[in-house]
Amino acid sequence: MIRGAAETLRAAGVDTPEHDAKLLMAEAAGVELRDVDKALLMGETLAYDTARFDEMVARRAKREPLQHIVGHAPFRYLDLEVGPGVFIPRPETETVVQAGLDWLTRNRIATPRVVDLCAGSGAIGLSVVTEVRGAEVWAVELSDEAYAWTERNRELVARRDPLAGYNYHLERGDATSPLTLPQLDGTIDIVITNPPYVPLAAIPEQPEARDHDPDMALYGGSADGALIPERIVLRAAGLLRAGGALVMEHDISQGDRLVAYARANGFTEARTENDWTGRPRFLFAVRG
Ligand SMILES: C[S@@+](CC[C@H](N)C(=O)[O-])C[C@H]1O[C@@H](n2cnc3c(N)ncnc32)[C@H](O)[C@@H]1O
Repeated sequence: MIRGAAETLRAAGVDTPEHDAKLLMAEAAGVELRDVDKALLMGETLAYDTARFDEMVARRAKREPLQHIVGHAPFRYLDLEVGPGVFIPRPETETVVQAGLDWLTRNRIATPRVVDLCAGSGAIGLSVVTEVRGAEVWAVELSDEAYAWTERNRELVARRDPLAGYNYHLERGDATSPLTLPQLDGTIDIVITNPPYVPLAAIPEQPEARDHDPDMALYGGSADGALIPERIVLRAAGLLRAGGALVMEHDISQGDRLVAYARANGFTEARTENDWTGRPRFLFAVRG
């Protein structure tokens, strides 16, 4: 059954057909992925909902994102609800969060004040508020549809971790505007952000991103995609206290430009850092 589904997915151009088929089987059987692996290894058959499995495989073969089909996506220690209207959190953003947490640790900031501009599912801010006890996080999202998902994930986290829910403040608004969270100006220890940054002409080839991630989450507002990231640099400069840090994900083509822009707009120690595959993927800068 899994082998047949994997063949269907491979023929449809899915990158990871075996993995996706096993994950959909886990979902249809109501078990964990490791239980599917174990059953395969032992030659055992799992009881599962065949109609549901077939329907999910057919949707995946039409290149609907796996995360939309199952309704959730892993991010660091969280399992976030996702669906149409919200950006699916990516593994590279986990590295961006880690860089922010490492900076907080190195600087012995135990109860940081943190801002997540462009929150989407809430991946960045909800990770920080659950991983750093006592952190206070403000998150901003502009899209109504995405905001509904952020709010949903905030509620899920708050149910399990009331302190984290209490310390996470969600705002609907334009993260590039000085009128958003003006009361925080000059008081924030770190801004960690993954804004839209895709160059306008660089339409993603994968149908999962091209057809299902919202345009507002992808495109950076100019031919080179750096317009919104630059505006985020300016807003971060306003929010941060002297010595506070900005960590911002960007496209591999934007490193030098954003470092220069940060240096010209109030930041020192600006540099580009790599993701785990060695590609230049985020700006790190300290407010002068
Ligand atoms: C690349 S997604 C990142 C989402 C999430 N932070 C993550 O890493 O998975 C960018 C998000 O920014 C939102 N957005 C775009 N422009 C914005 C703006 N001017 N102000 C606030 N949010 C914005 C989009 O709706 C989208 O949810």
